[in-house]
Amino acid sequence: MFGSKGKTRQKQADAVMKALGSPDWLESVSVDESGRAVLVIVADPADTAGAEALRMEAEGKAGLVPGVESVTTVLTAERQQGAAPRTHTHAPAAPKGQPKGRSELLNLTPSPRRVQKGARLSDEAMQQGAPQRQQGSVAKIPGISRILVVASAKGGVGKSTVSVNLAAALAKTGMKVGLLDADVYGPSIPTMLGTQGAEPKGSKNKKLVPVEAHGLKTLSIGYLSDPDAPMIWRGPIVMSAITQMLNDAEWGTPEDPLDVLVIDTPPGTGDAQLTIAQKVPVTAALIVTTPQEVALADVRRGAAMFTKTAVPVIGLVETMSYFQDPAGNKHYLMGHGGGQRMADALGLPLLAEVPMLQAIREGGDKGVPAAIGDEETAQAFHELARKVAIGLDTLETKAPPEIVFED
Ligand SMILES: Nc1ncnc2c1ncn2[C@@H]1O[C@H](COP(=O)(O)OP(=O)(O)OP(=O)(O)O)[C@@H](O)[C@H]1O
Repeated sequence: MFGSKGKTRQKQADAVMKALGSPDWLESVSVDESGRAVLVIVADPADTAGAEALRMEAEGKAGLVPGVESVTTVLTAERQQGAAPRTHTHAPAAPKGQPKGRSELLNLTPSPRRVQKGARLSDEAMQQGAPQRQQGSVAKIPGISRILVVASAKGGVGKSTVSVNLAAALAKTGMKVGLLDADVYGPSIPTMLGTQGAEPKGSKNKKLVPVEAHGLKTLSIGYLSDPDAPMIWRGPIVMSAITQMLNDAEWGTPEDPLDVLVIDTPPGTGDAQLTIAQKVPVTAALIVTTPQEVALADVRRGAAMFTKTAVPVIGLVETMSYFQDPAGNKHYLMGHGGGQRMADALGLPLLAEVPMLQAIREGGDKGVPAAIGDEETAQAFHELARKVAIGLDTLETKAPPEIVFED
């Protein structure tokens, strides 16, 4: 059934299962050619701390098995129907058109959402969980299962860096991932992926074929326009460019869709952002911020815009959080805890605190995202990718959470 490589991978999967003692909570293990082990863990959704402990134990032990280069865990609340083999060398096949794998994933965010005592939420933010537009009222794009928009209230906060590295980290888990650079005012994705000058080809069906880089399918206005030609981007032009890149491109097929398309949006809450939130079938949004306090009002405005357009915000990412010196000391150059305070004030989870690292900037400049590697630099993005994947799956299976104030 398997070739010799297949046999080796099966042996490694068996070895991982053995190293973990074949516990009941381990639904399956697979190991791919690159030595990446994927562990599917069944855990009680009510016990997030317990689930986290299982995850850490499993990742620690699996990582010690010879031949295992990296470990990815998927937490699931239910055993899959007919999940027969305890180990396998391929991810379990999903029904056509369905997201891969699991039936219900753990909700790692507390529900209902709680905000700090005394925190003031805008009326719009209070609408979180009571969408005005029915989810799914914008027609889905065939060939794309889920769309995640990455937004920021201000420019230059590291939004594109998070988009690129998150997309690369999601792709590393085996998901089919696309990255659309909708930041028409300053498309930086081609530089960050090392694909400047690429020209997307046309397919037989007269569709754009996304450029492939680092395991991602990607399109950017940067590929379609002369970087030196002055262009005045107005709302309608922006939207038609984005619509074309979304709808008239071969991201995937209905039978073999992208698992997730990450869209790097322009900063702010102007027309372009609003139109994307209204006209694109967005599954969820992620907001990127820096630790500085000043941006709270802006971020609140951004969160409210998504809420108004019934786009759930799955969380905040704080980037350039701290600088770590060679001795391991953390220096909070841009203030400390701003992202957490903002997340608390908005009743949203803070999904990651990405350090300020030379390797992250250099990766962007060189066109090789830091998340591609397995070094410590990549860890923050891998952790973020895990939470985002869980957040997206949770959204598909759970009603939006309710915001409550604590007395
Ligand atoms: N965690 C980080 N560590 C070090 N440098 C970073 C980090 N995040 C971003 N940078 C650097 O900061 C600069 C701005 O980042 P980026 O282009 O991602 O921001 P942006 O919010 O997308 O900007 P724009 O509004 O122009 O689109 C880049 O030079 C990038 O390499």
